[in-house]
Amino acid sequence: METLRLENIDKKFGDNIALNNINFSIDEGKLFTFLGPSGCGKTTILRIIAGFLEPDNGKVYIGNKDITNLPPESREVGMVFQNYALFPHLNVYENIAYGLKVKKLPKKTIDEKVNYYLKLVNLSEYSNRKIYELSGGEQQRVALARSLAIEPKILLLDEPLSNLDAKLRDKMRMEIRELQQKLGITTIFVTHDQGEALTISDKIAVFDKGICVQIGTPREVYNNPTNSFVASFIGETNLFKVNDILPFNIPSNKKGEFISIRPQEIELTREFDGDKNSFRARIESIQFNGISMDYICNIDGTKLKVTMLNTENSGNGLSINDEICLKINPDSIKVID
Ligand SMILES: Nc1ncnc2c1ncn2[C@@H]1O[C@H](COP(=O)(O)OP(=O)(O)OP(=O)(O)O)[C@@H](O)[C@H]1O
Repeated sequence: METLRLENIDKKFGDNIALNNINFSIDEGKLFTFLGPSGCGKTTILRIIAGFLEPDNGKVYIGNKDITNLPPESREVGMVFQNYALFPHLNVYENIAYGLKVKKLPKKTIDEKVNYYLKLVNLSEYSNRKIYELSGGEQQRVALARSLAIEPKILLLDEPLSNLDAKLRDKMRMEIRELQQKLGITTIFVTHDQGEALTISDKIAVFDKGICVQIGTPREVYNNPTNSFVASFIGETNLFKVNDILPFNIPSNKKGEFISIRPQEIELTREFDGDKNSFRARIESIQFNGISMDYICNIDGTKLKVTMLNTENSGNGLSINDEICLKINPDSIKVID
């Protein structure tokens, strides 16, 4: 069942088109990610859903209810901001209780709910702490608990992990996903980090300059990007124009302007095996990435990146300028717009 639906949403700031005809719906209990580069309009859509900003055109529905003109406090939407926006003069307990007090709930109910959500985010011992006495990850959990405590129908998370270091980001990302699934709360998660989007989402909406260019599961957007923007934004790819002179044959059953081949789809071997999909190449550069190795290879002037998992024996002894063989399976050659 769909919980949230946006229909034909447009938003301009002066002459700047921030959002151009945005349409999508989110099924109940799913985690939906907005992915796109800085300035593509992600936060603007969240603000329209939360009611902090009015669209120029279009409608926002929760279930069958048109909420386009409702004030934020009547929308049953909770939002965690990029900088958390916690109240510095209130302690952890009071921060989480804030929205419940605004709703004028009885003191006992507030106490029960605050303690429940404190426990849920593992901060029961911290209820009297001041916000400045908390680490970034702990502040993040308070912000999450504060939004969840009002028991919204939709939870909006605006780049909630951007202030955290890499390790904590991974941990918090897992925690958010587990919590979201446990509570079954319909959630929008905004990020410009493609890796984050691929790991956490049920579905991803990819945005480019105010336009929603693709919606799909992580696997769909990765394996079948609709265009060159999605192909190069999500994961790495070797991108060519169809008109480029290329050593390999382009599948003739699909039309498009670009060719995309993922670096891990290309097989690198030492010996040329004479297969029609194999090409003699030279290694131009090698990069060690820990879990994998990248090889920039040159087939008669066509450069391709090849990625191989860094196992005990892979790539042993390969050096720059080595003559090697690249095998490109025709199925891995995607023709896109
Ligand atoms: N209040 C405003 N007044 C004028 N222009 C705005 C306003 N808010 C956003 N914009 C512009 O609208 C566009 C979309 O901004 P938005 O904040 O939605 O992008 P974003 O994808 O969330 O970016 P980021 O990842 O950097 O947060 C940008 O060009 C931005 O400069």
